[in-house]
Amino acid sequence: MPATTTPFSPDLLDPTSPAYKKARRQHFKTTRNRSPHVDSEWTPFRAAEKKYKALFPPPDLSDVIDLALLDDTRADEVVGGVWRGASDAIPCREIPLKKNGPSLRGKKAYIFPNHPGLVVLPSFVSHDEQRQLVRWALQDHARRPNETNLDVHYVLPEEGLWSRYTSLRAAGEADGELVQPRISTSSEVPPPEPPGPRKLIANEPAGKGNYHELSASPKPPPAPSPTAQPSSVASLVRRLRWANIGWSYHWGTKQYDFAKGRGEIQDDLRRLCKSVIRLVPWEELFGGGNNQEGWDDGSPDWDAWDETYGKSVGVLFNRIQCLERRIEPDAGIVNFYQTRDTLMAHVDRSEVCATSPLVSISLGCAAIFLIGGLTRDVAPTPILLRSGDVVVMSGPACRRAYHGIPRILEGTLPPHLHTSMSGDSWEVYEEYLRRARINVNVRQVFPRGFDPA
Ligand SMILES: O=C(O)CCC(=O)C(=O)O
Ligand SMILES: [Fe+2]
Repeated sequence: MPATTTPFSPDLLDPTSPAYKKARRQHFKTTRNRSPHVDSEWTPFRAAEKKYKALFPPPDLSDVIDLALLDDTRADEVVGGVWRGASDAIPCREIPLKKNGPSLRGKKAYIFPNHPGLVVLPSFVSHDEQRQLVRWALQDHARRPNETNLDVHYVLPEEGLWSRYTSLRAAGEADGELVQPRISTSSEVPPPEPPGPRKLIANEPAGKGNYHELSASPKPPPAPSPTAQPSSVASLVRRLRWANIGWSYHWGTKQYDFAKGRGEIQDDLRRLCKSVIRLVPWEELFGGGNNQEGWDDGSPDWDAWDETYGKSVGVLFNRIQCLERRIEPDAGIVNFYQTRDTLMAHVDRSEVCATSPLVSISLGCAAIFLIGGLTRDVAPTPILLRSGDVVVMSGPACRRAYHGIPRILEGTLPPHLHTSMSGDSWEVYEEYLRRARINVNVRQVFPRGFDPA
């Protein structure tokens, strides 16, 4: 669990303010005995993580690309928060979306010559859809039967943790009710969980060749923590870190556990991901002279994503019924970050399909997203992601690129997620989001034509 820290004050960005001077004194006190040589051992990715994570001095974001600055309609989001990057920090190019009908007015997409396969669609998700997704993530999705990080350790309320929290809060009793820990039935004491949202272990990249071997490998259930204490519903809400989507993920081996079956992907989320894939002009990324090595079976399939991923299921089945497996987003995770949480550099390589687009939706507070290359030795590009932004990672280079979230930017909840703009029942969501970011990360596990049976 992240340590409690003093709340972030905008004055911390002003070197003449007392808050800044106090933070500087504290910083020198705590770092006095640190070896000055540590930095030389860091990989470029690690150095970037350290830079953006630092509480003091607050990082300079002038080398962070902030696409919201190119959109006048987002001025209130930028001005309201204290953090901003620069619109020209790194080379990028706007590409036209394919069907720019009335509902798409104003929506844009950007690609990055240094990161072939990466697409950012700023503010792609409307304000209403953002609110719906936040409600869905906390209330409908982060509960049984979907697994969350808390299930293994606590006997969570039947109605779902968030629903219980909102009822207790309405009655003024949010801190009153305790949730009991699960009793460990194993004689082996599991190692303590490292701090931060995600456990990172090196796993073997999945692929068609080792799919059966990885599927058959033992996936023992995780043991409840022997040190978990009875905890209030309100405190557990802040300790929610992830909720599984679709195929069940086994954290111990970092492989999917297909034996557990596949959870449903919510319809609106599936439609949203499909609409992103349908609208991106893939030839701009992969056509012409932009060929990439490393596609499954050696043959690029991006020119079929419109059909195989983007089409609505009905149309797909009518056209090519029985000819190939339905290709859809079928797995993923909802990440819940509190403002001091980070997600270390990692590659998402448990999916058998290593090239199909991964769609990632940002909600709530803004964050710094780092994306590098195939090793941590590639210096990553920092991108400022705000609520409603969608990132797509696709193709062999980008889908297996190191990436991470070193910082959630304090004080950046956009005005459209404040209660004044969203109605009374939103208050509890606003209170949560003021110190949080939610990321909905959707993937496709199986490549076209691959039959897991
Ligand atoms: O929070 C994000 O934007 C990225 C999350 C991510 O990389 C993951 O879930 O694998
Ligand atoms: Fe990831």
